[in-house]
Amino acid sequence: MSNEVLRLEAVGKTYGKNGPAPVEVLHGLDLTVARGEVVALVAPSGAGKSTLLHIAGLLDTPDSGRVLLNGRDMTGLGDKARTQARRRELGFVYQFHHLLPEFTAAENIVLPQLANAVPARQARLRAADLLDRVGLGPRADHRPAELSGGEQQRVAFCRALANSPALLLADEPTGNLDPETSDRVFGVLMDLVRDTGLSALIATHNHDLAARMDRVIRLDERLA
Ligand SMILES: Nc1ncnc2c1ncn2[C@@H]1O[C@H](COP(=O)(O)OP(=O)(O)OP(=O)(O)O)[C@@H](O)[C@H]1O
Repeated sequence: MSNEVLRLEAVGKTYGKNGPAPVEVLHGLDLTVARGEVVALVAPSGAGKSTLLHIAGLLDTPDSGRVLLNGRDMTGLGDKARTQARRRELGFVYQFHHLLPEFTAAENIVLPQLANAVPARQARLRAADLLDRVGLGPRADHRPAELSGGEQQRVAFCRALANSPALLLADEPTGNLDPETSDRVFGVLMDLVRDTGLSALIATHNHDLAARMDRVIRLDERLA
């Protein structure tokens, strides 16, 4: 198994390439995340952070260069294979939780596992274990609207980890919380990532949070 969970090689991306006003966002970008490594991605607004996360998350394709996940070249894979790789190998956390409002916290963590053909009983046990780890065991049967912002985000972390991904991709995972809650909830995320030996690429504007990760990558004119 490759020691690198993610490798971006000379990745380039230009929006509106054939139109009147092309926007070159990424140019010859190289980036790696090693197994068990937690990498901060710090970028000024508009530098291409979301574009990079979409490419790393197999939600978008680069115009040039290669994307390797667990040593496997994802460039040129069809939609079906990409979706499968995304479901099995990647976990996503966004600034807003995007939990399904009509389902409980536990059900929100069970559903992505059922989509991966995990037996229901096993999926429920996994959800209960993850909720315990983030201190939300007693809130398993509550719907998102019955939880605080920080609690909703903790459930979203559990959902991202439900299928034991190789890599967590997070875009401002505590960005919608007040500074004190953000700090605390980010600590919960880091504990969860460390306890499970997960690798992560976490975009943040917060330099204090970035400093708590193993390595900081700055996406600016020098890199992009
Ligand atoms: N579909 C698109 N068509 C044209 N330009 C785009 C498109 N998507 C993004 N861009 C441009 O590409 C650049 C990078 O966008 P991106 O969303 O990756 O930035 P970002 O670093 O995530 O910014 P922010 O932190 O503000 O969300 C921006 O200048 C943006 O306007």
